[in-house]
Amino acid sequence: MTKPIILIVNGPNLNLLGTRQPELYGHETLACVEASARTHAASLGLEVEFHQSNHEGDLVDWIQSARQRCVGIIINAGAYTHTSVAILDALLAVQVPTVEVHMSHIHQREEFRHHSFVSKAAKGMICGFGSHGYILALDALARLIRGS
Ligand SMILES: O=C1C[C@@](O)(C(=O)O)C[C@@H](O)[C@@H]1O
Repeated sequence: MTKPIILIVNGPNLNLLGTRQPELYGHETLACVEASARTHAASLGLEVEFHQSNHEGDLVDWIQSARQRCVGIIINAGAYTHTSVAILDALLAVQVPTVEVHMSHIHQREEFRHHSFVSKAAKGMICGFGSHGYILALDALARLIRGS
């Protein structure tokens, strides 16, 4: 039997996890984050579709593809979080329950990182817990889905 799908979308520079500013983002690679997310999702009876791109339009396309196909979205839009009306509009259009994730604590960082367009469409936001944020987001979505 096919399991309900959670789309996990990662934005620019997250392909560099593991080597990129490890004091902020830790030493784990994106492949490790993906593997942990898949394992945890399976324990919740969910399947993960995991993507990363440095290009805004790719993120928009993946979000659009989730409509009537995925039961939830987890998104770390990277720097597009703070700039992209297109990603916000895509999330508003598909109406799929969404949890926003940031590895770092964006509210303790530069002022320009405090505003998130993604937050306007998300059920909630998890930041500051490093890669564990993806696991927390899966738990939050699993609970939301079961409740609905
Ligand atoms: O690329 C990123 C990563 C980030 O989304 C995070 O996961 O902490 C925070 C963003 O401000 C930044 O541009």
